[in-house]
Order: sequence, then C-alpha cells, then structure tokens
Amino acid sequence: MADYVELYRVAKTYPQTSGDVVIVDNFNLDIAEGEFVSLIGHSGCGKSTVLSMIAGLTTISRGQIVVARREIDGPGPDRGVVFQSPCLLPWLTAIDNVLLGIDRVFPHVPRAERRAMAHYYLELVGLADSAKQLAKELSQGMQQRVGIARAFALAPKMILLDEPFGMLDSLTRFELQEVLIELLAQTKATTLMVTHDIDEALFMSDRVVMMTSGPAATVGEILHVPFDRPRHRTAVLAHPEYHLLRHRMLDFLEHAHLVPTALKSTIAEAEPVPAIPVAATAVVPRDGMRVFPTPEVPETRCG
Ligand SMILES: Nc1ncnc2c1ncn2[C@@H]1O[C@H](COP(=O)(O)OP(=O)(O)OP(=O)(O)O)[C@@H](O)[C@H]1O
Repeated sequence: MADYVELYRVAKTYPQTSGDVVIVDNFNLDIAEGEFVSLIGHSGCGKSTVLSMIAGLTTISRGQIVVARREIDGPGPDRGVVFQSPCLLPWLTAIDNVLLGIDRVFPHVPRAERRAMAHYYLELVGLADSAKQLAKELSQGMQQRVGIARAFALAPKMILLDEPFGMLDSLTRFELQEVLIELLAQTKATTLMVTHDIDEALFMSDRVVMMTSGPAATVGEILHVPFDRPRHRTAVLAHPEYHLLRHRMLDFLEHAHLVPTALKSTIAEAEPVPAIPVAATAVVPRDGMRVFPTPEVPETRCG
C-alpha cells in the first residue's frame, strides 16, 4: 500500500538561554495508507512533539513531513487529533461540541444535515442518547467519546491520537479501544497513536515505533505486529507471539536511555533515506473524496 505519511530527517529544537535544545533529531518514518502505527517511548522523549508536528500544530526545525504527497504547512481537517483530555466546551451539549468542527469545515452543508452528521458520529461512539446532555455532565469516558466523535465527524484521512485513553480506567479504556477499532475499520483512516501502554500498542497497531530517549530522540526500533484483523482481545493475548513481542518492547524501553547520542546518529545514518518527491501540483483526490478548504486553526494544544 502507498505511503500516506512520510517523515524525512525531521528535527525539532527549542531555543534555550544556554543554546538550542534538540528534542527530536533525524526522525525518519513512513506510514502506509490505512495503517495503524503506535509511538512508544519514555516520558519526555518527544512522542507528542512528533505527533504535533504531523498534525501541523508544532513547526519543524529541520527535515520534511509529507502527507498525501504534499508537504504540510500547518494543521488541516485532513488530520483529526484526539488528545488525552478532549477539551470540550462544558456549557455546550455533546452534539454542539461535535458541531463546532463540522460547522467550520462544512459551512456549505445545510444545517439539518450537519446536525445529522454530528448525531451519526455520536451514535457510532455509543452516545446517541446523550447527545443533548451538557458536556460538563458527562463522565470522563463519555467526554472522550465526544472527542473521538468530533475528530471523526470531519472525515479526516488521518487520525492522530495523543494518549487518548490515558485518563480512563481499564474497563472504559478497553471499551473505547474497541470503539476506535470499529471506527477505523469503517473509515480506513491512517492512524498514529502515542501511548505509554505496551498492551494497548500491541492490541491496536500494525506497527509499533519505539523511540530512543532524548535529547535528540529518534526511531530506535520498529516492531511489526502480526495478529490478524479483526482482533479479539482474548485471541491476541493467547497468540504465541504476544509475550515475545511484549518482552521485546520492555527490553527496548529498559535500555532506551542507554542509547548514546553517537549511536543515535549511527542509527539515523545507517540507511540513507531518499528525499521525498512532493507533488508539484494539487493532488487529485481519491474517488468519492470530497475536498474542503483548510480552515484556519490556531497553533495550540491541550491535554
Ligand atoms: N514549547 C516547548 N518549549 C520547550 N521545550 C518543550 C516545549 N514543548 C515540549 N518541550 C520539551 O520537549 C520534550 C518532549 O516533550 P513531549 O511532550 O513531546 O514528550 P513525550 O514523549 O510526549 O512526553 P510524555 O510521554 O511525558 O507525554 C520535553 O522535554 C519537553 O519539556
């Protein structure tokens, strides 16, 4: 399958009084169309920074990020983002929170149709009966369902998930993982998820990208997850390779901080990555895909 996202020697530095701090460096990664990739690594290594750069919410310092054959120059409705905290407007209902994005991206669609779209996505995440409840009255899990509905309602080709279930209890987390898998099976959206949870990464992903620890964090190792889809939790847990993969990830994370900077550049230099050819003209949309103008989104993040 064709690559949907390409990161070529991406770096992020932040200026400090003592000089630039290199957070991420020489970060190379391709994500195929429809693929689910998880990003895992120690706290503070730069996972959210990578996700935020692909979302276009954080500028890159060096390198190139290409999405759907076009170099990105900011956020857009083609990339939906779900943060750990959904940041809903508490005084609005669930449906009005979902409508906020829909109204902005599809202003030409009749109001009744926009409402029907919002309701449809709330139904998909299991909140049809709570559509008219105020966001502040919803549980944390329900709020996150609204956040997921809000992201999918814009029909993005890519979903970026930044620890989407990090604030939830295990049962709600399992439920929402299933909801997400179902939505992705329907929409075929390409997905990048930042997580700290090894089991979540193995259950949901096609590949797991393990990052080295910072500063100058990069891709350390990539694990291919061989389980068939649709996946069932019990079958995945019973798979003969499950514990081997889990052990491999634990082993990597245990030693991630030991990867010295000199070795990191060796990892990055070992396989030279060819520069990404970017489409010179506008990309022709895939069959049936509607093209909408990119709305302006402020450079901010929450969660
Ligand atoms: N605006 C900023 N200015 C300076 N440093 C920043 C800024 N944003 C993030 N950082 C630093 O970049 C590093 C990586 O942060 P990031 O949030 O990407 O890590 P992470 O791996 O997602 O962490 P966690 O797993 O704890 O969420 C951290 O050391 C953080 O302090």
